[in-house]
Amino acid sequence: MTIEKFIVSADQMRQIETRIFAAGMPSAALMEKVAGLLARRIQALLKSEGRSPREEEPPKGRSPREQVKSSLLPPRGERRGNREEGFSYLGYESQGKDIVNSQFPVIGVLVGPGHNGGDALVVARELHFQGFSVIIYCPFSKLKELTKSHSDYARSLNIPFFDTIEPLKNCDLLIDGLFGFGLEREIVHPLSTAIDEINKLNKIVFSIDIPSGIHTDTGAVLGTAIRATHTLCLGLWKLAFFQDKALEYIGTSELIDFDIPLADIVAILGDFPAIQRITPASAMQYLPLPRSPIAHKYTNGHLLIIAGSARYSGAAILSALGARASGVGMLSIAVPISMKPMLSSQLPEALVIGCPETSSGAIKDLPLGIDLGVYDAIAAGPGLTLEAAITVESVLESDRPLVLDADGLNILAQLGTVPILSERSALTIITPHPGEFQRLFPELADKMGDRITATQEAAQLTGAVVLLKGARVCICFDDEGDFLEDSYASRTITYLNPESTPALARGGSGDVLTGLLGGLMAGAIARKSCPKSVVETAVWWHARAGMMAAKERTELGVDAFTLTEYLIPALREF
Ligand SMILES: NC(=O)C1=CN([C@@H]2O[C@H](COP(=O)(O)OP(=O)(O)OC[C@H]3O[C@@H](n4cnc5c(N)ncnc54)[C@H](OP(=O)(O)O)[C@@H]3O)[C@@H](O)[C@H]2O)[C@@H](O)CC1
Ligand SMILES: Nc1ncnc2c1ncn2[C@@H]1O[C@H](COP(=O)(O)OP(=O)(O)O)[C@@H](O)[C@H]1O
Ligand SMILES: [K+]
Repeated sequence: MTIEKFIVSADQMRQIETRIFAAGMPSAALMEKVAGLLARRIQALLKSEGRSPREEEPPKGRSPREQVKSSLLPPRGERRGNREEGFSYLGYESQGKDIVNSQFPVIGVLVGPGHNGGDALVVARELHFQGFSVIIYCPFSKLKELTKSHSDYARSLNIPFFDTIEPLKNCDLLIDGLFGFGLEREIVHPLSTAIDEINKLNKIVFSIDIPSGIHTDTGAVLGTAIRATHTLCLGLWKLAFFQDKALEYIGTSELIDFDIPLADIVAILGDFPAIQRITPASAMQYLPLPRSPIAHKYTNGHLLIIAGSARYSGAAILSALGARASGVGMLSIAVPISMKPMLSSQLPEALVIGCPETSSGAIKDLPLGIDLGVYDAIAAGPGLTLEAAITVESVLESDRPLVLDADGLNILAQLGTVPILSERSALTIITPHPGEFQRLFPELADKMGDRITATQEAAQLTGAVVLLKGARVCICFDDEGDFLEDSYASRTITYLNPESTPALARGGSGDVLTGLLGGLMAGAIARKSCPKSVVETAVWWHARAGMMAAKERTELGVDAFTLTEYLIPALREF
């Protein structure tokens, strides 16, 4: 399993760290190694922007302190970079930010009392030796022993230390090493006020391990937090990187791999960890590719979509286009009868089933005599309205594997989520956004501060696969030995999607996911492979399509219909 698959809590990271130290790795050596990697990575990022002092020597005859002093003076006209042009780190545009000196960035390093601060001090020292102008902000009098040693050495090198934030105003880049995974309590005044002021400076900020102030597990802001533009996560991904509310603080992110032995990770997380990060390799494993040379339409599955109403007619089309991209062998779509011509014209390959409709144009019931048993899977819900309750009840009562979304979920909430889902014999996948989730699980309302735990509990309560939508989709299910080996049976498995785009935050993009997931699921069932496995595939694929569309068309150019047109091109990227 690649290092990118693992996700840890603060406690698990601490346990892994303890094993490494117990095995003989000196704590100081590990910090030196980790911070060395950080310093090199930061230099590489600066170099890619042409901000490396080794390439253009700083003025001779001035000590680092003098250089810093001069950089802290009111900026001289000729030293200032071209503000109009701005510059970018990792594509992050600093335009409008206070760039004092675009040739030799002055780097402000924020140092905390623990080992996160120790890392920051080593980074500061290395950047200083590379010729960068470095200043240190450290408002703490008591430091952990190792951190104190690095602080003493940095002072001996005449790197300027400050305990007020004033000098940071003249820095081009800040490196945040105030707190890492050791932060457990709220940050209070005066530090909280200082952090708020630092955020107001609107600088480019690289955070070490995690933005200071963010809870490593829940992603909660503990009092206040540094708003990073980029976060360099150390060793293993932490849970906070998958919690929506932390994302605005994390900015872009990357993992700094410092060679944690696999045996130590496995000792703490197990060899099939209960929480896993979705990677391209893991998601693509369950794509129905390549097709068997002797495939026929029924070996690729038959999906029934039940969607749409006069009010939300597009939802049925979007779900069907999602299913089309899945390569499902046969696609049937049940819609209110008055919508049948429209669906047939949009999707000529589909079998469109006209259903009796209510006076307002919603599905009243499925046609008399319909045999749900012929479908490998059913995807129901988008655009149904609450008037389709009889239909949703009949699919819930059926023995067919089911993806339930949107109004299907709102109807389920009215019927009673937990008793109904617990009674289902077949697989159910529910795909709520946070609002629908709260309607489905009012008993978990106070748990929503930690999306991951809330989703895990919803899966445990219902036995369903629960897919909580948002910026970072969370998928949880109890494994009953059907997907994994018996030894893992009856654990709750969690998959977290690491990448997506806010371009998807618009009406209809969830309908596309419902169809895509339904189609993949029908195919998996027809081929007798486990349908739970395709859930991560669908989520990853949907997000990749959004990302590709956003890249080519900007974040504004990804309406739900356009998204469907990127599903196949997104796969070709891989
Ligand atoms: N794991 C690894 O393999 C490696 C880990 N490494 C690094 O270690 C980091 C973790 O270091 P850490 O454990 O020392 O904790 P850290 O986050 O620096 O903070 C703890 C300090 O903060 C203090 N404090 C807490 N809350 C506070 C508050 N609200 N307001 C004020 N103070 C507060 C707390 O004080 P106390 O609670 O004792 O009063 C304590 O002194 C990790 O993120 C990574 O960067 C690498 O160097 C090597 C590889
Ligand atoms: N900020 C975001 N970043 C990434 N993906 C997002 C974001 N906001 C929403 N999404 C994704 O967009 C889709 C929205 O689905 P949903 O809320 O059901 O909308 P609709 O019902 O209108 O189709 C989900 O797949 C969700 O994960
Ligand atoms: K930090």
